Amino acid sequence: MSLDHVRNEIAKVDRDIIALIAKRQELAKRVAAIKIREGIAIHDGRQSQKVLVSVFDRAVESKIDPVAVQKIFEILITMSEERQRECSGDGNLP
Ligand SMILES: O=C(O)C(=O)C[C@]1(C(=O)O)C=C[C@@H](O)C=C1
Repeated sequence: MSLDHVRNEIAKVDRDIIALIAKRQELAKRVAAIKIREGIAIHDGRQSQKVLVSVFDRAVESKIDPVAVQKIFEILITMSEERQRECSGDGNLP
């Protein structure tokens, strides 16, 4: 298999990752709508810890670096909270 072929495979995976991040961000909009309706704070420390523990465990199962995976998800959670703040308008939520 040539280097170009493998790079094309990597590019496909990268596109899939971006599509999934976009989907996660769409879900953040839906979460924001529910939080606005129910007056719930955007940041939920317990839930974000749950997500981080869960992805750590899955990374271990998949034999990839769990600390690096957690860092990626910390960024994804920050992006999600930023999207939720955009949806809610600053100051609309607790
Ligand atoms: O589950 C929520 O309440 C969310 O808003 C989603 C999410 C996430 O991106 O996983 C984002 C912000 C919260 O702090 C916790 C988790």
